[in-house]
Amino acid sequence: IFPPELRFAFLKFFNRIFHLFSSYCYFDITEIDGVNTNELYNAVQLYLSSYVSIAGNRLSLTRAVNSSSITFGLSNNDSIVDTFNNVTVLWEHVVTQRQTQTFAWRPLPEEKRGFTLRIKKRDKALILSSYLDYIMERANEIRRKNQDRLLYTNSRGGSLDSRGHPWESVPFKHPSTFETLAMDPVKKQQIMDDLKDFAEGQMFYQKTGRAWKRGYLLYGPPGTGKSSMIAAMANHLGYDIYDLELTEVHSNSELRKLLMKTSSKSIIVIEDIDCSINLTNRKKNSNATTQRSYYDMETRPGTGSGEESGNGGNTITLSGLLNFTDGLWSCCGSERIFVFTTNHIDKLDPALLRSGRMDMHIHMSYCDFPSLKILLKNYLGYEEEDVDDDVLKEMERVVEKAEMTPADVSEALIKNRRDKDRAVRELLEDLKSRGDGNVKDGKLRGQSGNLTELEILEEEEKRAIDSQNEEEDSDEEEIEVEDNICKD
Ligand SMILES: Nc1ncnc2c1ncn2[C@@H]1O[C@H](COP(=O)(O)OP(=O)(O)OP(=O)(O)O)[C@@H](O)[C@H]1O
Ligand SMILES: [Mg+2]
Repeated sequence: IFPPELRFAFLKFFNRIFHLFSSYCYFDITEIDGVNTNELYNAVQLYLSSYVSIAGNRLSLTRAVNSSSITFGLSNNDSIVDTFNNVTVLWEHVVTQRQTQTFAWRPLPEEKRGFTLRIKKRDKALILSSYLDYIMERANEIRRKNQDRLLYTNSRGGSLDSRGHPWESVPFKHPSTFETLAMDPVKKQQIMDDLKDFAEGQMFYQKTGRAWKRGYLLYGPPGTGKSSMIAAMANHLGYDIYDLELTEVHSNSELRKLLMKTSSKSIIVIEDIDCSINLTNRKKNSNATTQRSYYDMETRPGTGSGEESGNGGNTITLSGLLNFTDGLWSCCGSERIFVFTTNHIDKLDPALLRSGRMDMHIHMSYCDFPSLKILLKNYLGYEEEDVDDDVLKEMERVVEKAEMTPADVSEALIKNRRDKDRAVRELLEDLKSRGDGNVKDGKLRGQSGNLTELEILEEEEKRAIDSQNEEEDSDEEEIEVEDNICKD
């Protein structure tokens, strides 16, 4: 009999009266808040999962593909009591069907999920200040402790999933650690210290007014452990990895969106940066931007997306990439590590190398003697004293000349791992023959010229940085040519 408006008004009124006299207040924590995923929802879910397993009567169990752990969760529309500082609260998991699929720019999940927290009004102050912080902290702890590290990729090519994520994730299970990583122990320690300082450096970054992020450039021949190093970093710090496939990113603004959707405490990786980004596209449709070098675009962040207006935004530029790593957007969120890898540092654009951009340049080189010892220990379980002294000396003499990568050495050791003596013997032979071959070919630059390989690489790096300064003075045309991170 009543018109719907009136009915609605009545309901609202009674609701108000009810809440006025009720001694409880309620907080809704919905899974999706507008378009963004609500971090608190995930935290509550994780927090309750750690403890619901003991207290709940009806639970939902989930196990993600490839994951090693089972997660407990509150069943739909079930509730559970929790106590915090002698205050009792009630959590309810509310799941409702989404009624109509209203027009949205992306499909929303069919179910609307959320937690409702019920607390006594008089406890409100306590809960809001400390309980929620406590939950966030516990959730992070749990995530880091018993959940697998996640490896994210953007292989979907820019499309979003139903929860609005451009990233797809799988549990990250790479077993590489700093202990198993074969490289110069001194350098290794330096890197570990650097990572430690970074992870504990919140105050420092705050004080110095720097964004809390750090960049590493790993360079060296294939098979020298660049990818293994990244895995070791992630395992060491307990961070997730975002493996950014640049070829799947179509524009600078898409790149920015991807960045915005990464979480704190993560490593953002671009592998083989010299190959994965080819900025020649930009030259093709550069009508709109011909007269602009990336240097001026870079200094004017507002124009960073200028090239997208060109044609449907099908380009990603060096300036976009640089903005990604250290423009204003790079510090949405915090505690991020950027790692770029390349096989050819000399092919990189100087703008990427100049100081302050990538904080640490790490050269991963051919297997040297300390690395060899680590590999012997990894694969054969041999300590130094387990190997015959003469053999060891001989290995030390030839290993650098052989220019074998740790991957080559690993392969040789795996092949004969059942017969350890034979493994060592064959490895030595292999090292010797390769060493002799290299010397004969005059391949070893240390002998033909006066520089060792490392010095040459350092030279190259220095030259690349120097040349940037000259380029800044040169005319537009030259910069256009340089506007390609993958110089041929
Ligand atoms: N420094 C190292 N310490 C231990 N193992 C190594 C090392 N380098 C290479 N390996 C072994 O060789 C394999 C290949 O190494 P990895 O993928 O890390 O090389 P990469 O430098 O990333 O090569 P690419 O440049 O081709 O990507 C790994 O599975 C690892 O077992
Ligand atoms: Mg690799």
